[in-house]
Amino acid sequence: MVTPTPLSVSTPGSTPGDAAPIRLGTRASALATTQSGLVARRLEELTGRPVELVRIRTEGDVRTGSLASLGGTGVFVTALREALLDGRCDVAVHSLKDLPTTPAEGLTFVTPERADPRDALCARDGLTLATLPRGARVGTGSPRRAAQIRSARPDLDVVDIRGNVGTRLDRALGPDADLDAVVLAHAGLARLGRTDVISEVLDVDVVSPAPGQGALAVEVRTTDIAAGPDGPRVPDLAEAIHLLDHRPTRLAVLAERSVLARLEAGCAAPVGAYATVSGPALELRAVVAAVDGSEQMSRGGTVRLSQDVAPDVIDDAARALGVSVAEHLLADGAERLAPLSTAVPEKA
Ligand SMILES: NCc1[nH]cc(CCC(=O)O)c1CC(=O)O
Repeated sequence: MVTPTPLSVSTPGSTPGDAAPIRLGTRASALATTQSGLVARRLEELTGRPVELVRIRTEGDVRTGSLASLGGTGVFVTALREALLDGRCDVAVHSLKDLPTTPAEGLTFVTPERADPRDALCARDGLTLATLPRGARVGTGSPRRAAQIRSARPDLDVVDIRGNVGTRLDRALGPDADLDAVVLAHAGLARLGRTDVISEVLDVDVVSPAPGQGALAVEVRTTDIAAGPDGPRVPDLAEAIHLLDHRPTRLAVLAERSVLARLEAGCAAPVGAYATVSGPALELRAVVAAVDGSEQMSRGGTVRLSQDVAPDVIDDAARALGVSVAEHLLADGAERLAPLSTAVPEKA
C-alpha cells in the first residue's frame, strides 16, 4: 500500500483543477485519443488530479509506406517513449500490440483489462469470410492477417492498405470503395463505437490475433512509481498505475509477447498468439503462417499458475509458457515459413 499524499486526498471543495496536472502522452489519431481518454478519466478518478493530453506525432503517423516496409519495431511508440523520458509527459498510452517486446530502459508499463482481442471482417453487404465471392478484394496492412485470410480463402485477393481506422473502413464501405472488405481489430472499432460496420468477428482459430491485441499499455517512468527509501517519487500516480493493472490480462499478454520475443519476431511478422486465463490455468496458442497462405503451423500449451508464490514468479511462468510454445514452433521449422526477424524483405 502506498500512503496517499495530500494531492490525492479529496478535501471538501477541492476539484481536480487544484492539483498539478498529470500529462498524458498520446498519438493524435481518433483511436489513440479515445483510448488515451479512457485512461485519462481513470487516472483522474484515482488521483483526483486533472489529466492533460499531450499529442505526439510518431514515425508511424508521419510515414505513409506500407506497415511491413516501416519494419514494425516501435514506429508508433518511439516518439512517445522519448517524450516520457525527457519529461514532456508523465504517462504514455499505447496499443500493446504496437509495443516492441524489448523493454525500454527507465520505463515500465501496466495493462488494464483487455477488450475483445479478435479481428473483425468489415465487408460490404454483410458478407463473411465464407460468403465473400471468389476473387473478392480484402484489404489489410498486416502480414499476419493477410497470411491467415489467404490460408482460409486462397481464392481471395488480399490487398496491402494503410491508414487510420476511418480511412481503412472507407476503402470497403465508403462511397468510393475499391475493396470488398477490410480486416480491423475488434477492440479498435469497439472503442470508436463502430462495431456496426463488422460483418463477422473472426474466430481465433481462423485468424489468430496479434500478441497483445485489444490490450493497452500504460507506461510511466520507473523512478516515478518504484518504491525507494522514501516511497515512490510520485505516490498518487504510483498507486493509480498499480490499480490500473489487470492481472489476468498481464499474464496473457506476457505469454503472447514472449512467443514473439523468442521467435525474435516483430509486430509485422506473420505470427498470431492468443492466451487466456481460466481459473488457475494459463492457456496459450500461437500460429506462424506463410504470408502467401500456403502453409501455417500452430502450437499450444498450458501452465498451472500456483497462487501462493510471489507475483514475479507467476509472471516468469507466463513468460516460460510463451518461450516453450515458440521453441516448439521453431523446432517445427517456423523460420522456413516466414521471415521472423524484424528485417522485412523488399515488398513485391
Ligand atoms: N497498428 C494499429 C493498431 N494498433 C492497435 C489497434 C487496434 C486496437 C488494439 O488492438 O488494441 C490498431 C488498429 C487495427 O489493428 O485495426
